[in-house]
Amino acid sequence: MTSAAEQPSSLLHEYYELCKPRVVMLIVFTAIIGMFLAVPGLPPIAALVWGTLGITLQAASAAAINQIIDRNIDANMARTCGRPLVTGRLGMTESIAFATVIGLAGFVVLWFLVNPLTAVLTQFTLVGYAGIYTLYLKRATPQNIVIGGAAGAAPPVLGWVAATGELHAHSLILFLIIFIWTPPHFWALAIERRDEYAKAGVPMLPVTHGIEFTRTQVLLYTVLLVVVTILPFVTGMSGLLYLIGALGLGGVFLYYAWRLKFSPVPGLPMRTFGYSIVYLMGLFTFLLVDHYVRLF
Ligand code: HEM
Ligand SMILES: CC(C)=CCC/C(C)=C/CC/C(C)=C/COP(=O)(O)OP(=O)(O)O
Repeated sequence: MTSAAEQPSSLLHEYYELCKPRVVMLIVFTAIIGMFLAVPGLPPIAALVWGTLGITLQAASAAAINQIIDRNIDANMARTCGRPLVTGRLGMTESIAFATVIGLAGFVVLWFLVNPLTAVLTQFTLVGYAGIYTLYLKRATPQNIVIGGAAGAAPPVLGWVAATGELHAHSLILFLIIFIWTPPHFWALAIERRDEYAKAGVPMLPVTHGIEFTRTQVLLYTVLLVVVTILPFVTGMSGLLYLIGALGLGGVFLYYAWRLKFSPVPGLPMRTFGYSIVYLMGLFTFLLVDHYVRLF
């Protein structure tokens, strides 16, 4: 009799989990919106299909490499100890082979079916996250996620370049928004998980500088985020509908961050973290809807 771990459907699920599917989905969502914002009408179908596939494969490969490198850290935290490389449901050899194959496939798809610039920039992003952030920054400095956030912020730029073949200043505004969003997104979670990070020896901000200091940083970055999200409007990239949406979503984020600093209650850090995800989805949805409302 085969054990549950050996059944093909359950094995497939382990590979799926190795790719951090929910994070990758939001990352790819921002890349797709980058494609739509890059052009007045609809993006070229090849960029949309192959660009999405290539960026998804490379992001999933980056996430798998992160789990391969971090398996010992992941084993020490309740949140991550159920991951396939920790439980042993996937071995190192097949995980490395899987990450390599999908990463290479993503690069080839982008190079030949989209354009070489997208392939190269996406590959830099993969190295930025899986190499620079995971191998070095995460273990080295509490500013790890601020610097590493550059990799997570790149996908709208990648989508934009996939659709047009060139880097445009407007796409850098989208980069800036996710870059500034990352610290409140992550540090809200890290406040809740401080003890786990301390136990695993990872120098996240609440471990090195304390929870009170981290709450202040979450609030300051959220203020900066609201300011930065006005840029698409003032540069003429987006219209009034976007501005109203951005300020509404930003107001709620500020309310969370303010309470986290000045009247924290148990559970609030995780609710703030959860809202950060809703916020980014909402903001990018407003960017997209506004783009087409202005067009027609
Ligand atoms: C350096 C940058 C980032 C760091 C350190 C970070 C950290 C994290 C961590 C630790 C979690 C896990 C929460 C849990 O297991 O409960 C998480 C979840 C998540 N992150 Fe991030 N994140 C970053 C960037 C991003 C970016 C750029 C996106 C998308 C644009 C994103 C989207 C998400 C989503 C959707 C989840 C929820 C996943 C789930 O429900 O399993 N993150 N993030
Ligand atoms: C297009 C492309 C190549 C994109 C790659 C960018 C990418 C996959 C970013 C993911 C960001 C993220 C989940 C960071 C958390 O890592 P962590 O190790 O701190 O979190 P963990 O403890 O949950 O593993």
